[in-house]
Amino acid sequence: AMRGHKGWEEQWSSPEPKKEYDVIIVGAGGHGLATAYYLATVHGITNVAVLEKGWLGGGNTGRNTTIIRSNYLYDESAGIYDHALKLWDGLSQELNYNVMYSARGVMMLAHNVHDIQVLKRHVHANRLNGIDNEWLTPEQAKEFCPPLNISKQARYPVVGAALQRRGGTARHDAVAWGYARGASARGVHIIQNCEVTGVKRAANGAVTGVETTRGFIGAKKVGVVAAGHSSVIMNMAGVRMPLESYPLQALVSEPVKPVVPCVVMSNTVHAYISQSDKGELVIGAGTDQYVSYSQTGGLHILQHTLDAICEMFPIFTRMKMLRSWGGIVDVTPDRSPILAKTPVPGLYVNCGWGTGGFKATPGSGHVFAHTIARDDPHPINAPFTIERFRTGRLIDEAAAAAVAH
Ligand SMILES: Cc1cc2nc3c(=O)[nH]c(=O)nc-3n(C[C@H](O)[C@H](O)[C@H](O)COP(=O)(O)OP(=O)(O)OC[C@H]3O[C@@H](n4cnc5c(N)ncnc54)[C@H](O)[C@@H]3O)c2cc1C
Ligand SMILES: CSCC(=O)[O-]
Repeated sequence: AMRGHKGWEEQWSSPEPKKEYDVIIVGAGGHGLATAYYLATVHGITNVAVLEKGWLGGGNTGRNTTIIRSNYLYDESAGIYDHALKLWDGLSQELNYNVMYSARGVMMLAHNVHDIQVLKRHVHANRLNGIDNEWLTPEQAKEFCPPLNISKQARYPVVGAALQRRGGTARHDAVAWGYARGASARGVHIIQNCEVTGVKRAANGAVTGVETTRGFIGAKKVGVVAAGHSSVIMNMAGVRMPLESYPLQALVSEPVKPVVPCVVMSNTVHAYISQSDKGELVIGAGTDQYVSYSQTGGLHILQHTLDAICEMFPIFTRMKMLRSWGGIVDVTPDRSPILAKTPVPGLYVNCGWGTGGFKATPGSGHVFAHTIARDDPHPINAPFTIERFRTGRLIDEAAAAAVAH
């Protein structure tokens, strides 16, 4: 490392675990690291350990297609996703780390009358919640994104679009690194290569700590933020979660000159696309249709997705794909997250973000830290309980997911 410049290994500490902490966060993804950061900066709780079985940011946080938006349908969703979107705006300054947030616009395409009705409902609901979203004709959509094919001869012609201009992208790795550095600088221990293998409870049922591959670590408060493995860990505490874990794939092309100015998403043809600052086309798909903890997926999904991309953008039919990968997304029955206390005293859970939790990272960490610190949910995450799946008070955002899952 250059003299005085901190090398990667010095950007955050890698201490041996202590015997006990005030709070343990399971999972060093964006949500877990953001939670630890806000525990330290907002609530002054720094005797915290973030336990990560692999390397920080190596889960879905490092595998997603970085789309950021808040154009969901219900008031509760508007609350959490727009809270996050407002935090994205100043996050680079907050962390003193360039997270490369780019409000380049997220455009969702309509291909039939059903899509028009669903997307226009979102536009009206968003505006009632003070969230920007506007309806475009096919011609206006093409003006905003010139390579878009609006031919009426297309198999699924574009008949309109909903545009959220504040939506966009960010550099996912930088978000994890920025939060990790900020938390570590305030005394938080980030302990990688430390898999949680059990959750210990006292005779009165309260959590007392976790068993790990590096021994028992005590804590009276444990927050589980493990995405696709959240149900596995909650099972260790005797809590059965309404989650299913699916592979979700993405792929990138060879880098080319700037050509896609925004994010374009199509729920009907199951594809979405943006272009990274390096010039790669970043392409996403719907989930594979079987539950799995593998971080890969079926080739047929990618084939179908590329068919759709080539229909929407014929100029890309000869692009070469560089690589594809997958993550494990934890999906709830109503496609909304669970950010809540649990029936186990001292145990909290933040999961169920499915295919769309990267965009919520700052907002999720902020309110989950509040929930752990105060042992009471923040008003923004209060509706996102586990109990809603028993009471039926669902927050059904399946249509807003913009991918088939
Ligand atoms: C291909 C793909 C594309 C996506 N695209 C988008 C998008 O464009 N926009 C968007 O908003 N969302 C997107 N998502 C979803 C988004 O990535 C996730 O919802 C979000 O990143 C979840 O963040 P997290 O911090 O909860 O999870 P993660 O980053 O997965 O962190 C969880 C961590 O827990 C660790 N862990 C698991 N079990 C244990 C254990 N027993 N002990 C210790 N640690 C453990 C894991 O190793 C992991 O590092 C996408 C996801 C995928 C897979
Ligand atoms: C993986 S789809 C990303 C989103 O929901 O904005």
